[in-house]
Amino acid sequence: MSPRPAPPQVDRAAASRAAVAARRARAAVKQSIATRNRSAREVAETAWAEPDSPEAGLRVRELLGSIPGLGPTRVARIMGALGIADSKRTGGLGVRQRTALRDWLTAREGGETTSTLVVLAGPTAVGKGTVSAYIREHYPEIHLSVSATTRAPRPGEIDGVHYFFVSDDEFDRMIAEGELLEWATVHNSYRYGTPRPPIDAALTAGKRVLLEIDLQGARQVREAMPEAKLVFLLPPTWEELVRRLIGRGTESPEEQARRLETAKVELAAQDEFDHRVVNTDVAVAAREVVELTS
Ligand SMILES: Nc1ncnc2c1ncn2[C@@H]1O[C@H](COP(=O)(O)OP(=O)(O)OP(=O)(O)O)[C@@H](O)[C@H]1O
Ligand SMILES: Nc1nc2c(ncn2[C@@H]2O[C@H](COP(=O)(O)O)[C@@H](O)[C@H]2O)c(=O)[nH]1
Repeated sequence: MSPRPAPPQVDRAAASRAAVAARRARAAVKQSIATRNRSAREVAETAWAEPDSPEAGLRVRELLGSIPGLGPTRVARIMGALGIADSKRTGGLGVRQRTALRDWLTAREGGETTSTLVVLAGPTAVGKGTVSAYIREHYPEIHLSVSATTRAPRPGEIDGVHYFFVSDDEFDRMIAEGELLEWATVHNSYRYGTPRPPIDAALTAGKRVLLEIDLQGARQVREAMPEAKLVFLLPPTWEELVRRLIGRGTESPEEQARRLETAKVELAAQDEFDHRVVNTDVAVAAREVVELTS
């Protein structure tokens, strides 16, 4: 039997010095992005051209996190939308991920990512649904979020257009798997929530996004995405709100009374919002909301 070859000698001290040097080099790259000496796209291009460079060893989350104005939450959201796992290094991205990241960085450099998230909330029967429907029809450039709900469809409502109508089990699954940006039980009856992936994808693509949700949901979005603009829709008068609720005729007198009590509490929260729009005329209110998405 021939003797086994001797295992290669590991020079631990040299390996440790190399690791420290590589870490310092990566920190210098991050610093150069933070101080705007180099753009993140230039750094990424170097990473792809030179696989042994410090740029290639930089994690994508570090690359994006070095861009002024991008915090960890937004970085995680962008990476999710680009389909890049949290641990990925820039040099280790596949062709499709490189293309997605390059396009995103290029768009950002060109100032194309002026995406905005606007949340429209307000008391029952103020006209949130009516104003949103008007925006869906007249402003196709606005990405209107389609919520998931456990309530049954009303006549004329289409699954995937007005809501995703889901079972209680499916809604539980969406919560458990972190698929909802926010969710709430509305009017003490059914659950409603905003699916997160379409919002991330639309914002990453630089679109203007509108959510029409209740006050509890608006507060959760403010926590999760402080950059969102919160818009409160107001009735011209309290009497008109009552008229709209009763005129709609979709709730029993007991339910109407309960909603009006909640409406008083919701109206008292209007100062938490960044903007207020009075819904006297649907087309005018819709235009004002759309202008706030720019
Ligand atoms: N500007 C307006 N002028 C007159 N009526 C309006 C106006 N906007 C909405 N309405 C009417 O008010 C009623 C309530 O509107 P809508 O259902 O859109 O309210 P909502 O805020 O979505 O209510 P909820 O939160 O209870 O679902 C409807 O009958 C609608 O046609
Ligand atoms: N928190 C959330 N609230 C939502 C969402 N989608 C809709 N809503 C609100 O529910 C009520 C009732 O709506 P209806 O269509 O059943 O009349 C209304 O106030 C909506 O604003 C959501 O995703 N999250």
